[in-house]
Amino acid sequence: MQVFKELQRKAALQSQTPELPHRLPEEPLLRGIFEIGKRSRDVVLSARRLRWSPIVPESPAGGTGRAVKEEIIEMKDVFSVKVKRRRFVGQKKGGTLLGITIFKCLHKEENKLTDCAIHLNNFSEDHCHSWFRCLKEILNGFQNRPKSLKVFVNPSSHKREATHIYYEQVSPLFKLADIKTDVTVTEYEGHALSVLKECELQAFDGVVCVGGDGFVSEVAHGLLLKAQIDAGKGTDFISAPVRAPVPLGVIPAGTTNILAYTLYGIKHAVTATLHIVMGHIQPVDACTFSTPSRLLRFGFSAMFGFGARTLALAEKHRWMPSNQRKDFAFIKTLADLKTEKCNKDQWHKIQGDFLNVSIMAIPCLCSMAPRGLAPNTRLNNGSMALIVVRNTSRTEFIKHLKRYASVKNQFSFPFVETYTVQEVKVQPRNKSGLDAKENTDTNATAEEDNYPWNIDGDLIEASEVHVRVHPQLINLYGVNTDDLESSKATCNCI
Ligand SMILES: Nc1ncnc2c1ncn2[C@@H]1O[C@H](COP(=O)(O)OP(=O)(O)OP(=O)(O)O)[C@@H](O)[C@H]1O
Repeated sequence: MQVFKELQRKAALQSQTPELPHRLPEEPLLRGIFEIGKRSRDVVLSARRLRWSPIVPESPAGGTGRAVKEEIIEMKDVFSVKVKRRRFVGQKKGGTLLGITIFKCLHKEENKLTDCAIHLNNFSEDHCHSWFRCLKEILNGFQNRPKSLKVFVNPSSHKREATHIYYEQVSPLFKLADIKTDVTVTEYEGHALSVLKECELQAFDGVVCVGGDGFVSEVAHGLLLKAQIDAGKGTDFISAPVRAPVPLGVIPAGTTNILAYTLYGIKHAVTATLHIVMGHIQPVDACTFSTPSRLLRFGFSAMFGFGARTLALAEKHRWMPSNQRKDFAFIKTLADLKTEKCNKDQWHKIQGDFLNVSIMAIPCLCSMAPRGLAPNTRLNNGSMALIVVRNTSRTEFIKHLKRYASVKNQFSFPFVETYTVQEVKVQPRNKSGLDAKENTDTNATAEEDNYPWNIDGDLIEASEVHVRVHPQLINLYGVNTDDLESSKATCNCI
């Protein structure tokens, strides 16, 4: 079973083949001798592969006498090539030619990617330059790989390490891959959104954000909002949004990193960077979250009830360190567990007292839920998972929450219902027993109407919210969740 999954993943990645005009992928383009790993090798380059074998002297009786082991690098795994020279400290140009170096992406355990260098040594300028040019031409043929990126870094994320992560781990790989960057280190909440609204996106092949889920959500919203503005659409009510013009890459540096976990199967900045550099693109469903009168935002997931109350309480205690704050809010909300009275209007109406309502367009993998908060949905199946937790005892609710961390089905409880939906309206009933719509008609105060919503980790105050999924509205750098190895991560927080 494991082998089958690996083959499936490889097949998915292999669909990337460079476009070289008038060439067959296996046709040898160059053949020559290089020293690799201190031995002379016979090296052959085609658009698909670089392969080499040791040069073994013929025995006096003829023949080599032993089998020759060939080594192969798939060009789809190569992301950079450089001419290698020996230089003195401080010397910027010239230097003694040593050969060429190829930088390749290596698949490690548990979805991790790292980079590694392979040195092909040869002292001939002509030889090395013709190989360098040919390798470069092959790399330029990978259409999905970005050459220019707009980068947003949130310096206030988690332990304030996003800037360090970007400049120490991400930026050097972008430089190595000859990707130009335009970096904005944000100065306040909403900064990325206002820069995106004014940004000429056609100058870039992609947008990258370095931070946690709240920041990804701001940038994804900004990117999609800008697409609507550029398409001449109004931004108050959007029924048929246009797609984001460029893909979005997510470098995890936040307290929660559900998006990165879902796209890469791991919270690892280098893995995320290499998926961007290699141009692994994944179309993803996105949602619009609207009140009856206006668009609240674009996003991927929302929680109403327990998940939103927890976030609202955490936000009130911003002075606490982020992990402590989240644990505190989780335990306190659990201790004060209470339901929300809801209607879900039209089509199929569900009414009652709910502890939590989750609406998710993507599986939302994270360390607390290695199979996902919504394992029954896919990144781009054009539908959302609606998970409704009806009123129950605290003990039963905790049992349900604990199941997220295990391999057992977290939904097999009589008080949990799951639906596959394209559209949901959540209408909370207020204290006087009216639903949000009736309440507006009787001119009750707006505050009384409002309830906390957790939209992609961002706290939003609203009453009736209309959620609609829009299939494959945005491309994200990453892979399909089905192609990821299942994670061994578990959580012991409850
Ligand atoms: N320079 C900034 N100063 C303050 N807030 C910012 C700044 N830049 C972005 N933000 C906002 O910070 C919020 C949280 O960011 P992010 O998700 O990166 O961090 P986090 O540590 O995971 O968040 P949290 O502490 O809320 O869990 C986002 O809503 C984002 O819009």
